[in-house]
Amino acid sequence: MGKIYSLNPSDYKLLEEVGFGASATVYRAIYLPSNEEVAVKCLDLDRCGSNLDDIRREAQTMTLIDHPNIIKAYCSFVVDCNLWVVMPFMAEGSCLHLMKIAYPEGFEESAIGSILKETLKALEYLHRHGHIHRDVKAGNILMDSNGEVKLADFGVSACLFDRGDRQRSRNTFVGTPCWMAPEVLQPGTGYDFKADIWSFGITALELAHGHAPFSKYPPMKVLLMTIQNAPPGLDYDRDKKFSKSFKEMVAMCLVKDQTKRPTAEKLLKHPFFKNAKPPDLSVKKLFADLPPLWKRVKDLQVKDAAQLALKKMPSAEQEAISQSEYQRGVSAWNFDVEDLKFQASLLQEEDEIQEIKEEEDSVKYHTNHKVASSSVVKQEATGNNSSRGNLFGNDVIVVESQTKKGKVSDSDLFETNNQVNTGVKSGSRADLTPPVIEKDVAQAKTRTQVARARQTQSGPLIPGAVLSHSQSERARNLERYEIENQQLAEKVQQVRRQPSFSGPLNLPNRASGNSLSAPIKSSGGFKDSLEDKTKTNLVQIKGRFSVTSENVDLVKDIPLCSASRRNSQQGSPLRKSASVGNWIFDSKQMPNSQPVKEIGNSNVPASVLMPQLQNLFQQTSIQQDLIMNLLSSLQLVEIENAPQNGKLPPLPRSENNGSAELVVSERERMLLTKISELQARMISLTDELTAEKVKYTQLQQQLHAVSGLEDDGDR
Ligand SMILES: Nc1ncnc2c1ncn2[C@@H]1O[C@H](COP(=O)(O)OP(=O)(O)OP(=O)(O)O)[C@@H](O)[C@H]1O
Repeated sequence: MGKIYSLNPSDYKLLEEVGFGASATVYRAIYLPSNEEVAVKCLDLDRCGSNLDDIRREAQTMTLIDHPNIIKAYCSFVVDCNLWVVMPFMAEGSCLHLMKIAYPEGFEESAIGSILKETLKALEYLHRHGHIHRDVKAGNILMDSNGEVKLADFGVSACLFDRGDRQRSRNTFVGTPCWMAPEVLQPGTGYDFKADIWSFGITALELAHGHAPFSKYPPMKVLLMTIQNAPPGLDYDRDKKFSKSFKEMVAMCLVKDQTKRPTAEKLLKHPFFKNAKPPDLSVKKLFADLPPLWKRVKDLQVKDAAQLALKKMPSAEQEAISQSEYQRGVSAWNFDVEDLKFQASLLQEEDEIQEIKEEEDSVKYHTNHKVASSSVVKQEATGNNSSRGNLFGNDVIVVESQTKKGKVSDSDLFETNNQVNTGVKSGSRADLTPPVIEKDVAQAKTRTQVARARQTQSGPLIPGAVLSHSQSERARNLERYEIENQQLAEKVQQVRRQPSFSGPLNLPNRASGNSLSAPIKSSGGFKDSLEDKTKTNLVQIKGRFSVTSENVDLVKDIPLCSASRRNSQQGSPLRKSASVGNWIFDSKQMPNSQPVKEIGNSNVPASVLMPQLQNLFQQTSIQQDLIMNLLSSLQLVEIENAPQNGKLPPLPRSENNGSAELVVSERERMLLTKISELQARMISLTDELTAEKVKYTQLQQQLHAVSGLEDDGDR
């Protein structure tokens, strides 16, 4: 039978702040009846909004959990508008804090092995009991001064313990994007406890490098990179200092196919963990000579405040406007992945890297620590796709594909408070709070307000999300949203304006800005797709033809021969190479068009298809003109070379008849060769013309079909 802790807040003396999460502030405290050091996590219920159920569950779960590597809650109760969760005090704080303070490049392998092994034991226990933690990361791995390691924070996992059915595969997720498994980021695919194994693998990388992979990127990009890129891992060159078995273990966790990831139980049998040292040998030494936890936390807060002040400078704010929502405003997303893919594909990587560099010093700290990044975000349910509720912290992301919860009303809040409050004298919530606590809570509130103020720099990307901002804040956000939309629209326009040619001779480019589908490249990143369009004017290659994108109209407007002449004199865009083919021509004003195949496969309205088909028509007729011109030029050449009036051109005079005959036959042979060459070219051009005619007819049929559909629609 465990020790009983009082539910009376006056029995707890709150001391220094030792942690600050998205939804809570954690204090070192003394449990006065036994003079015991404990930690009290004060969850701000105001900040939690409709997430109250989760909080209650977190507290409940924490009291039920019984494992040496999982933080257990001694008890929990409501004080004022906070939920207090009393738990063991972990004197060395989280791995994240420790890295930030003393190990920015990450820990050494032996310490990592021990920390991860203890964490994995915790996961094995949770999974065995049907729970998914869903927020495994260095910030949630706590250490005690004896080297003990415990997994904390059930703010997210708690919501699994609802509805009695203990769903093992879900379609909603709240978490931190860098650590989120690809299947979690793709709404509707469903995921299970293997998502924790992915996060565990990411945590391994985080402990090895001092930061999670992709942590310098904006969350939206992290999301895309996680889905599209090859899984991150320990590099064989860069990470030479790490053992093969560590690298192998990480690679096993970071497999995109969740079914191929090992279970926690199986992973524990990996040689990397078999050889792991006991934590008191490898972990304990990590904090030798470091100041006490609260001092470290304070230092970090000072640094954070300085960064915040920097950010508040007008110029910085100005700079932040356009990209801030992109880069940090992910407090409450209920997003459309396709839409994000499209938006992200418009981001120029160089710009991003520049901005990321600027942000890295100031924001990464916030992002990783979530210090002062908290904010209240009340997301209202919209239609069937009601939001999951609120989320906190700029690095937290929500993916949802199914309606799970409705709004939580004030009455719910009160009711739940009462439920949690069992054991607390009724009607005395405020009275129970001793002055020292009020002071602390007031401090916590001040922080909350600061955090809220910060929220003005972030916000939803999707208009459906509603923030609990003041009216003016909302107006500002709306304005910002509009500006951004406008910028986005301009970017889209720009990309759309990039010439991209299709039509019969085109090599379709999937990443084309004109593509009706999301212009995403499989793994090469976005830069390539943009570069592809800008770096070269070459838009078509087929057979002997290469078409550039500066002025295709020239082909139509300038008679071929004169054009070729001019070209040879002035280096005009229309160039003729050694053979009749190899024409390179331009097409600045060429309207955009869509590869027929893509159009055919896309489910797009006729209003979009029509201009595309018209463009194709135009291009086809240009190409027909070109072929006709070539044919006529061939005919001209033939006429020039042909015997005049049915006679061969006069032969050079020669006194020697024998040699004259030789010259004649030589000339005949040359003419015959020339004729057969021309005939061959005629045949190939006729073939091309026929092929073009077939395509033309097909297009005509398609156009008729589309206009027929449109007419039907109009009627
Ligand atoms: N029992 C404890 N002993 C010492 N420090 C703790 C304890 N619990 C939490 N902390 C510190 O407080 C920080 C925030 O705690 P916690 O992660 O539980 O808050 P949260 O709001 O749920 O965080 P998150 O933003 O990850 O959801 C931790 O990262 C850790 O540094």
